[in-house]
Parts: sequence; structure tokens; C-alpha cells
Amino acid sequence: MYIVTAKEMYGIDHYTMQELGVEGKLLMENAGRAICLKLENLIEKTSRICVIAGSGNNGGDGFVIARTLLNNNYHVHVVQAVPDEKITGDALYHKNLYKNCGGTVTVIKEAEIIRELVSDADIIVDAMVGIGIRGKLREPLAGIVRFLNQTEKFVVSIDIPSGLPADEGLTDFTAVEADCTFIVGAPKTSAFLEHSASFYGEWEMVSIGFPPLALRKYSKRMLWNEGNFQESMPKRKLNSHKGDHGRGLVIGGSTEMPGSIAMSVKAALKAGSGLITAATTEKVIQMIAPVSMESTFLALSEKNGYLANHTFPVDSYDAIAIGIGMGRYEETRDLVRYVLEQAKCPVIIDADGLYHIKSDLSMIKKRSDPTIVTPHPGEMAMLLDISVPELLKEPFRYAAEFAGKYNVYVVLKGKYTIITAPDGRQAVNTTGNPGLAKGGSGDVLTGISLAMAMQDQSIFEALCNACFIHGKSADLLVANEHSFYDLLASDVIKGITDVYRTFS
Ligand SMILES: NC(=O)C1=CN([C@@H]2O[C@H](COP(=O)(O)OP(=O)(O)OC[C@H]3O[C@@H](n4cnc5c(N)ncnc54)[C@H](O)[C@@H]3O)[C@@H](O)[C@H]2O)[C@@H](O)CC1
Ligand SMILES: Nc1ncnc2c1ncn2[C@@H]1O[C@H](COP(=O)(O)OP(=O)(O)O)[C@@H](O)[C@H]1O
Ligand SMILES: [K+]
Repeated sequence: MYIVTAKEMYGIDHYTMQELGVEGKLLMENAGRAICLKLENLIEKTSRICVIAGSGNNGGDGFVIARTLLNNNYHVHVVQAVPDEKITGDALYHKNLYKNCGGTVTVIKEAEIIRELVSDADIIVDAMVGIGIRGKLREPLAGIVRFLNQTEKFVVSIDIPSGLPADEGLTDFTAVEADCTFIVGAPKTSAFLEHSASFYGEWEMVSIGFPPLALRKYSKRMLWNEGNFQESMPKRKLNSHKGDHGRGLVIGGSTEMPGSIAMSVKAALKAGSGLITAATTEKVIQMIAPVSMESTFLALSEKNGYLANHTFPVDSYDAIAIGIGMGRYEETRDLVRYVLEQAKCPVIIDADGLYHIKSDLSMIKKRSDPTIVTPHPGEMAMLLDISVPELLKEPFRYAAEFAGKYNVYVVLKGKYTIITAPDGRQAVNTTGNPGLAKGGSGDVLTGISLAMAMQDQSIFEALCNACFIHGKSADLLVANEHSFYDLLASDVIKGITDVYRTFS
């Protein structure tokens, strides 16, 4: 499923109409019809429905919905929140069809009247403004939105909750807080931003006839779902051996943080790596060896409990993860630099490793093999020298710019994890839940990512699949035997079993 900006949506729309010859009226009919099919599953035959229509094509969708429901014997009324002369083009065509079928319309000039008009309605359909919103919502629409947000009535938004921007970058808006939203054609980026996603309520996308080639042509962003995971995840050959599944190295740990590297190692093995070596201090090896029975170890020099500069062969690995629990000690930085310069395989940099590359980002830019950074918003903001709120306003743009500038893959973690390739392709992973907001979750993701980077799939797919597995494990655990409160990172490792058994 593709994710679009408003501009991309208009491009897809235009292409479908101009190049393929599908008329706008027909797309509008498709949108309204497809939404009604879904809506009728949510409402009773006796429900009273009030459609609030605006001036643009979003209002046009509203008129199609009103006509379809009316013709299916529902009790429908349309409140038009703009003067008659504002309804033009395809929307006017569909308003007339609705009226020709016996539909009634009340035109309102002031927001106050809405209270009375919807008093006997069970369901309110919000078709005031869609992706055509410019600036903050004007009256009377803003007043209607304020009313809708304090009513108990069930509000269904069409395409996008009215007033909400489709794109990232804007945080000051008045928008409908919908109970549910039927998104037309493709989800918009605002459905995946921390400050705007909740306005959609539950959402579902309806297809209206945009050809995949049009979506592909305009959007480089997609929602990574079960289907993508199942299609791209390589199947195991019955005669495979451990060498086929990757020999990985995890570098990290310190006396203060021995557990994190143990978790990355375990997750990497559980997710399917053939062999994993943990490179850490002698003391950490002694501490984690009893719980890391399946891995091998490489002792590196230490200073005051932290990894110190150390040269060792890094050319016999298929992928390396570095940074987990290593601390931000000055001497460790040279070790990170050494690995980035010498390794001829994909290198994943996480946690403290991200602090070490900050002082000289050319360390990653110069590499010819794939480099992957897996920051949470705090780490990403640190790398960019901006604040976390600034980053979260435009995470897609910041991640894409960083990935392009430094030729790296970026996994920007969060409720909506954004995976970005150096060429600008992006995917959003939505698996996962608040049970993951706990120390150690990131270490587990790094281990799974290491395993995925060594399987027969592109690095972009590998990272998308790693995020999918990590979040899905947490989701299955919470659905079955755990809660948001008690879920531990080590449970998420065990849960990988169920993800594989269920989805591959
Ligand atoms: N081919 C098409 O025409 C299709 C259009 N579709 C629908 O059309 C929508 C986009 O249609 P439009 O481009 O006409 O735009 P909208 O209908 O989203 O909004 C534009 C209208 O809102 C008003 N408006 C903009 N900013 C405002 C503000 N701040 N305060 C108050 N009023 C404001 C404008 O005066 C304009 O009349 C989509 O969201 C979708 O619902 C879909 O049906 C798909 C097909
Ligand atoms: N509320 C949430 N919903 C979904 N996933 C979450 C949520 N909170 C955290 N996560 C996931 O948990 C992981 C946390 O990583 P990170 O912040 O590096 O944790 P730590 O450093 O404590 O191990 C990320 O993969 C992130 O996407
Ligand atoms: K709307």
C-alpha cells in the first residue's frame, strides 16, 4: 500500500484522468460507492445519517455517499456548510444526482445551527474538506469541527478528518477527531505522524480505480504489511547449512551494560542467523557467556570497563552490528571508525555507536558497502542537531535528507517506524505496541536487523522485515499471554518463533 502527500495524490488523480481517460465524476462515484459498502457494515438499517458537505471534491464524495445511502433506503440528510455557488464541477454534478433522487439539503452559514441539525442523527459523515485544505480551517467549518469534537455522536471522516493537513510540517490546526476515517485511494502521510495520526481514529483505505503504475510513478513511500513480509522473506532450502544463513558480528557492551549485547546476539540467532560472534570486553564475555550459549566470543581491549581501540580482522563476516551498550567513551570512537573503514559488508550502527559517528559523519559517507543507522527520535535529533519536536514535525523529510546526504539506510524508530533507503524510498512499519517502550527493545531490533541483512533479500527489504518481525512479535505476545506493562525485550526474542510460525 502506497503512502502519499497531497501533491502526489493530485498527480495520481491527474494521471488517471488525463493519461488513462477515467473521468473525475467516475472516480468520485467509485469513492462514494466504495465507502458506502464499508459504511453499511458499521451502521444499522434504521440509523439516521447526516452528511456535512463542503465545497470541493471532498463534499462531492459526500453527495455520492448521501445518494447511495438514500437509494438503499437509509434516512439521510445533507448539511451543506458552504453557499450554493461554491459547489461546482463534479461535486455539483453529484449534488444534482442526489437531489434528483429526492435528497434534501440544508445550506448553513453559521456553525451554531449545526447542533440543531444533527440533533437526531446517529452518524455524522464529515465530507467538509479533504486534501485540498489550505491553512487553518475558516468559519463556519472551524465552528462545526469544534462542535463535532465535543459531541458523543459517531463521526466518520471521508478521506481525511476535515482540517487535518495531508502532509507533514504543520502542527497548528483545527481538525475533526474522527471515530473512523475511510481514506480514498492511498493513505496520506499525516496518518503516520505522532501529532496527527490519532485524528483519523480507526482507518481503512478504499480503492477507487487508481492503477498501480500511477501510484508507483508518484509515490516512493509505502506501508509495509504482512503481504510485503510474506512476499519478500526468503524461504529456507531444506539442504541449507549454517554458512548459508549468515555469519554476523555484534560489537558492543561494557561492564555497565552487559545485557544489551547479549540480547542483540540472542535476537540475531533467533531471527535466523547461521553464526553470531559477540565482540566485547573479557569481563562482559564472562558475564554473558552463560546466557549466550549459541554464540562465539571475541575479546577486545578495554579501558575502565569500556571497549578501547583495537584492530582485528573484520573481513570474514557477512554483516556487523556495532554500538549496543558500548558507552560514549572517547577511546571507543576509534574502534567504531576502524570497523567502519575496514568492514566490507553491511554495518548497522545503533545506540552509543550513533554518538560516536556524530563528530565525523564522513565515516559513514565514505563507505562503499551498505551502512544502516537505527536511531530513536532522540538519537536522530542529535545526529541532525535539531530538537525532537522539530524532527517529529517532518520525520519523513529529515530521514530522507539524512539518508541521501550520507548514503545510509535510516531506521527511524517509533510508534510508526520509518525505514529510508539512500535513494529516497521509504516504508512505514506499524507493527508494535507500547509494550516495546522499554529498555532493551532497540537491542532486540538491532539483532533481528543483523539477521535479516544476511538473508537473501535487499537491505531495504531486510530492514522493513526486521521492523515487521520485531513489532509483530510484541503484538502477538500482547494479544495472547502478555500485557503492555509486563512485556520484556527478552519476551520479544522468544516471540519471534510465533511470527515465523504464523506468517512464513
Ligand atoms: N478525481 C477527484 O476529483 C477525486 C477527488 N476525491 C476527493 O476530493 C478531495 C480533494 O478535493 P479538492 O481538491 O476539491 O479539495 P477539498 O474538497 O479537500 O477542499 C477544497 C475546498 O475546501 C475549501 N478550503 C480549503 N482550505 C480551507 C480552509 N482553510 N477553510 C475552509 N475551507 C477551505 C476550498 O475553498 C475548496 O473549495 C479528496 O480529499 C477526496 O475526498 C476523491 O473522490 C478521489 C477522486
Ligand atoms: N509505543 C510504541 N509502539 C510501537 N513500537 C514502539 C513503541 N515504543 C517503542 N517502540 C519500538 O521499540 C523499539 C525501542 O527502541 P529504542 O528506543 O532504541 O529502545 P532501547 O534503546 O531502550 O532498547 C523501537 O523499535 C520502537 O519502534
Ligand atoms: K473530510
